[in-house]
Amino acid sequence: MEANGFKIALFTCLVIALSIYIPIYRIEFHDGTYSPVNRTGEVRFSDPSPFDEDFMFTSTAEDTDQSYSLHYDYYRDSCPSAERIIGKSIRDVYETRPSIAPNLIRLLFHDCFIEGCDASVLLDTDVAFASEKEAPPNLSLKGLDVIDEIKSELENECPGVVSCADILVLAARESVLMAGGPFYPLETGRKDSVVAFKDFVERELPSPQATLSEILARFATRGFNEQETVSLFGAHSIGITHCTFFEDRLYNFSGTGKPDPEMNPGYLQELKTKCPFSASASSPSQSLGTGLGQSLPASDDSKNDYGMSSSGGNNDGVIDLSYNNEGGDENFGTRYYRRLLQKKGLIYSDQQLTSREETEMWVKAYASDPQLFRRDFAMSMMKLSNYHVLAGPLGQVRTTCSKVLPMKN
Ligand code: HEM
Ligand SMILES: [Ca+2]
Repeated sequence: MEANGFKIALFTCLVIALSIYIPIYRIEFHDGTYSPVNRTGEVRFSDPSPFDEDFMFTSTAEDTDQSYSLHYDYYRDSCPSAERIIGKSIRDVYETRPSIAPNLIRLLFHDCFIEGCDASVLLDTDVAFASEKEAPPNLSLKGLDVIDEIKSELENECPGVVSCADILVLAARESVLMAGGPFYPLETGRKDSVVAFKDFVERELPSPQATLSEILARFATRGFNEQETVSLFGAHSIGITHCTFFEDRLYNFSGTGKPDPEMNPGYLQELKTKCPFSASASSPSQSLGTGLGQSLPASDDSKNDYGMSSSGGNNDGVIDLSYNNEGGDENFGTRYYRRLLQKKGLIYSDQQLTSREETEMWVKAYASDPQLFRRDFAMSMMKLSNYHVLAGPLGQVRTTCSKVLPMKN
């Protein structure tokens, strides 16, 4: 009991310490794309205005008349070892497969950005809906096998208790730590959706060719301001990018037949040797706008079987997002922003962060102040992990993350 009291006090202190820097967020629950399909599996009582109530971003779920909260240590009684099991699994996998950290951080982003952190991204195609995993931006997601393994372990330990949505946020937090990023406290008690939103993925996830206005608009709809958006991009200091996502910048920028003039010339030459010219780069229709819509090579370092074709990409080269990192503490975050200032952003949408003062000021701030970045990244990841969650009686706890439970009548 004493240990629990201590943990709660520690959690409260962390939240207060982090919250000193931020206002209370007003979450916009309807993002203008709300689906007629009810992801909770419950009958919706009414359709409230998104601006009816103020919510603390950390703790209120779903847009119904009632609000249900997440809690600190939600599984304390029902599955006391849950968080320990998740943390240990990630640390163990990371030892032999460090790519799991970026894999899961990206997976979290792709889940939470589409209708909230409800593990909708993990569902297989069903009679009622198509899987988000089949949407082009998600074809190169990895690490789902590890989420499945953790889920099986938790099902053995405490069947039907720990949601896939909670596993995902906790696994991503451990991944951030493993990659050298900051710790952030998380409440739990998320529930899983009963549907997936494949069409939304195609419409709502920003493309690698997105302009700054598009990026800021998509994040603002979900309640993230410029500073928070820039801080989240710090996740691009780890992991990989396939050449296909930026090769138009090397060979045929905006259909000009020339490279992106905004790219550092030395860097451009280096990248050309890593990503030789391919047919896709020469076709403006492929290189513009479609962005993540291109098909991609299959995962090369994970054992998932999420239906990816093995030779979709025209150019399946891979570049380390931390390319040219010299190592050291600043690898997570700071060095990424310094490279943006040197016009060495890999993906067009990353380099867009330096295209206007309102975001460039944060790029500069994070490039020179690692502690500021760590604090802001922690806050933004907490906010992302709590975005539009299902809780209380809304949604369900799947027993297999890729399948919804049969509906109760
Ligand atoms: C405008 C917004 C964004 C765009 C267009 C974008 C696009 C991309 C692209 C094209 C890749 C390479 C994928 C591949 O080649 O397989 C990537 C990787 C990645 N993204 Fe993003 N991203 C965005 C925002 C974010 C955010 C907000 C996060 C997390 C907070 C994130 C985390 C990651 C991570 C960790 C990777 C590396 C994945 C791996 O190595 O498996 N991204 N992103
Ligand atoms: Ca989701």
